[in-house]
Amino acid sequence: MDEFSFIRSIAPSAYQQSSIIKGIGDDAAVFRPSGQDVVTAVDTMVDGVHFSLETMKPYHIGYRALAANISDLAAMGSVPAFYLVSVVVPPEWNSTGLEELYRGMKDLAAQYRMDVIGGDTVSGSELSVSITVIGYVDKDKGRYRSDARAGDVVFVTGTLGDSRAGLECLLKGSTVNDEEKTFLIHRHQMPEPRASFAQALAGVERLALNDISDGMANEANEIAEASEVDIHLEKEQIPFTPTVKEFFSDYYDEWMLAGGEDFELMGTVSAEEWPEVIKAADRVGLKVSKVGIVKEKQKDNPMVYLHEQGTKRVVTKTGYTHLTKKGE
Ligand SMILES: Nc1ncnc2c1ncn2[C@@H]1O[C@H](COP(=O)(O)OP(=O)(O)O)[C@@H](O)[C@H]1O
Ligand SMILES: Cc1ncc(C[n+]2csc(CCOP(=O)(O)OP(=O)(O)O)c2C)c(N)n1
Ligand SMILES: [Mg+2]
Ligand SMILES: [Mg+2]
Ligand SMILES: [Mg+2]
Repeated sequence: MDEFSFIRSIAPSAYQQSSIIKGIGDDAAVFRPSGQDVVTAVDTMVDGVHFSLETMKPYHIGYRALAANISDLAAMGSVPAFYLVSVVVPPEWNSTGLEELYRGMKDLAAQYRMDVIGGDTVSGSELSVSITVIGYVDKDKGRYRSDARAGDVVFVTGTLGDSRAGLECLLKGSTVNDEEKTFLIHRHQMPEPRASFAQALAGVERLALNDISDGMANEANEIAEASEVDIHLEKEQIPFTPTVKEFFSDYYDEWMLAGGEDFELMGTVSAEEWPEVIKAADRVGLKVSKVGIVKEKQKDNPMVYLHEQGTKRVVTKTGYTHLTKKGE
């Protein structure tokens, strides 16, 4: 299949979003938002960095690349609407692989009534998938990292460290029993972005939100920096999956804080509105845990601390940092 027949094969025959005016097939797509704010983000997945042949099938690569992007839309409080896909395809990839990759995206997109409205197909040496997403949020209702205030409750959804444990099972194998292993691998390959929870929070007046792509240590620091506050986390309150602690006892606390790729949401909200967050989580059947509090900044720089049985340590940005070279 050549480039043009491939594009024809993925172009939707009908679009879900009523704001679409021109989809795939012209120089660019056109849509007309109706008075809401438009939210957009792009994230890229590259062979050897975000996945390898041992960790992902083509279906998962597509699914996960879109999930990571929807997660960013959720972290802004927005409703997903469109996506555009740019793929670099190595010569050894056959059309079945590419079809599978698109099927992964399509299955997830269908859950959110998202339309693919454009992209680019290029041959190159390494598989790379870059997805741009577009969503809508009510005017001035975007959820920013800069909206944390002293006195806020810090919360996270779901459990942390599962994706990293799933990656470990895929790369090194483990003695985890089959059922639990399948769960952890699923969490790595097909994460569920928390978009419906983010939407269920629409009634909350003020909320800082960030999604956990690089690990809570990193995301907490991003909120602290953007809001110029200190964040105090309680180690005992951070939610994890018991199997991860049981089978990876030497690593589970590091993975909880810095494993990344769980695509859960982390946020802060006033103590008064915290019950609203619990109710929203209940409505969508998601677990939400209070993991700490926000305080006034005590030093020149905003800080994140982890408290554990009376001890307190500084939590630095430990996420996955690109562009660093050996020795830096
Ligand atoms: N190469 C780039 N050019 C322009 N903006 C970028 C680039 N890389 C990252 N950004 C911007 O920097 C901010 C942080 O990006 P990133 O750390 O990737 O966020 P996230 O972890 O939520 O995906 C975002 O506003 C993103 O759009
Ligand atoms: C084969 C393989 N090795 C390592 C990882 C771990 N990993 C790769 S990128 C990343 C962090 C998130 O990626 P990034 O590109 O920083 O996403 P963003 O913060 O832009 O959302 C992690 C934990 C992986 N998923 N697969
Ligand atoms: Mg990014
Ligand atoms: Mg993000
Ligand atoms: Mg990152």
